[in-house]
Amino acid sequence: MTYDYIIAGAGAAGCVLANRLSASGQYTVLLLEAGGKDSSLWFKIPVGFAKMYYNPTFNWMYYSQPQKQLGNREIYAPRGKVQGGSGSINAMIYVRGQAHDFNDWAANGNDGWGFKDVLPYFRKLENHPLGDSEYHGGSGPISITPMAGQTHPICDVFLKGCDELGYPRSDDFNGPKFEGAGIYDVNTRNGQRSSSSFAHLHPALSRPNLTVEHYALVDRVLFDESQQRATGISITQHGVARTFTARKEVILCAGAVDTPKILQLSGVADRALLAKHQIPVVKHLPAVGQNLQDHLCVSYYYKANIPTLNDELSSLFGQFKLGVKYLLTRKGALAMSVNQAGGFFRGNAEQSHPNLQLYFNPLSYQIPKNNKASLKPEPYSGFLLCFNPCRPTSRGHIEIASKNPRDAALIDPNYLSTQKDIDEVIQGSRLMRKIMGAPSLKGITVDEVLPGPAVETDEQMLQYFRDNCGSIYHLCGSCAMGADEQSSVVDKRLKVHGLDGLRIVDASIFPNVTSGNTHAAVLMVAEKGADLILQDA
Ligand SMILES: Cc1cc2nc3c(=O)[nH]c(=O)nc-3n(C[C@H](O)[C@H](O)[C@H](O)COP(=O)(O)OP(=O)(O)OC[C@H]3O[C@@H](n4cnc5c(N)ncnc54)[C@H](O)[C@@H]3O)c2cc1C
Repeated sequence: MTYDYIIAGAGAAGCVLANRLSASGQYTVLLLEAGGKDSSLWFKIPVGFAKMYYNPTFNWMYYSQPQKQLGNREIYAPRGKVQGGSGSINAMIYVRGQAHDFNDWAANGNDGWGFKDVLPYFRKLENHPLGDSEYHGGSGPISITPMAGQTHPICDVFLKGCDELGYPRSDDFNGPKFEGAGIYDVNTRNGQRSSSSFAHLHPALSRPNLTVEHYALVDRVLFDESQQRATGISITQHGVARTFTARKEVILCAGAVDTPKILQLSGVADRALLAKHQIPVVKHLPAVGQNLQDHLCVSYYYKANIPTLNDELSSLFGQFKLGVKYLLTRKGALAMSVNQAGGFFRGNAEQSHPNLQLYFNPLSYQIPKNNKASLKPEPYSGFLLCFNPCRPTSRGHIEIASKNPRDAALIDPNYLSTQKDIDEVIQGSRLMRKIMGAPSLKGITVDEVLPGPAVETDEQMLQYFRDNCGSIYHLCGSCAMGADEQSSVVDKRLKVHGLDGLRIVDASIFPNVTSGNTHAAVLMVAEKGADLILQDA
């Protein structure tokens, strides 16, 4: 079968592309997804996040390689294995990042990707309740809901505490003022997840020129005899091998773990890695799988002397009340993310930009180590405060484990491997204690459950982080965009260096991780990527 465009991976980015490339009716588009459809109600209801966290049907449930700096722990790396990808199972916090994140992308040899260049795409993709303005869009497919005014009352205590310490307030992290404490926006519409699958793909499904194949595991990209042009793709579907031909382009959208894996299986990677697995070299491209980045976070747990969301969620009556409220009004805790308040702070006066992101959750839960267990609130009135450094400098890599496409890739984020990243852990830990010392927050706190008062020195705080931190699921950068073939994989038009007919459009192209949550930036990359592809059509 032949199509104009073949898209590998119906994730956050892939669904945007499928819509944009098929919209004119001029081109035939094939979208290939290893997972199934997002028909379950749990994809719609925001609280469904907890149901998908350890669900092997819809989640690849990857783990990192043992991390040296984290006591050799293997860090959980969930990834969506379903239409909508990780965007169907994520926590929906909607933050674009700081202007300098994208200006750094541009400075890496990528003209056209500075903040002023990408802002129009951020505006295009969103439907913001305030309508069109300098910073927002009022008619895009992805609906944005500010949670301000709807959050649990304990979030106001957090904001007041930050005020007492003189921290700035941000009314909109996606507006002109990024720095400060505030309430997050989420990508929901009427209390339901607004993923790129729901907002872009579902409305496009009736187009005769768009075909979607589920349970289609992409094995590799196929090339012509000259080995310079991608001509198609091979997949395995229900145990059967199939191939598809692309008249114009193959576009990889399998995400930061699986896009480099597909390239490596296809012979586009460092020649030494290919030799190790006896894969013929199509193109020696040493940066494939390198430059992997992520955000690493840790939670501090508190017992409160006032009710928190734990009280409602841990009683059947409380759950019933929340359920009824959600059904009748599409509002309340079930309509929101558990990450409600937080913000962006400077760890010390020397920082030129906010370098720490905080989350204040009106409930507390431990992530169970046993992945058969479910996420449950702690059995007391509790809340948690969590931080992650915004722009860590540790770099890791993705590498195939074998020639078999069904074997998961080896993920080595090489967490906490630079002094800057270690320093920021200490800054973040101190910031948590400082904020919790604000009179308002002290007034509602019975005690710090974890790490607890015995953890006091920098060394102890760092050790607590090493023993307890986890990914906040923002893997990116493993096929970075840049001008240089040695250190990057795609050019500023997202074309794989030195090959025709092959692009990458997903989180793997980030030259550097953004300062906030990554989903918004992935959607922007997909909108801009679609424009670039159509310009070159
Ligand atoms: C649990 C969780 C919580 C998160 N919370 C937030 C949040 O609150 N806010 C935020 O901004 N970001 C969040 N993120 C991150 C965000 O969702 C991702 O950055 C974003 O979805 C990445 O988009 P992508 O298109 O690069 O990859 P994905 O969305 O992961 O899509 C990749 C797709 O490719 C498919 N695929 C992979 N391999 C193959 C193959 N070989 N053949 C065919 N298909 C394949 C996958 O099944 C998937 O559908 C979270 C992520 C997770 C996992």
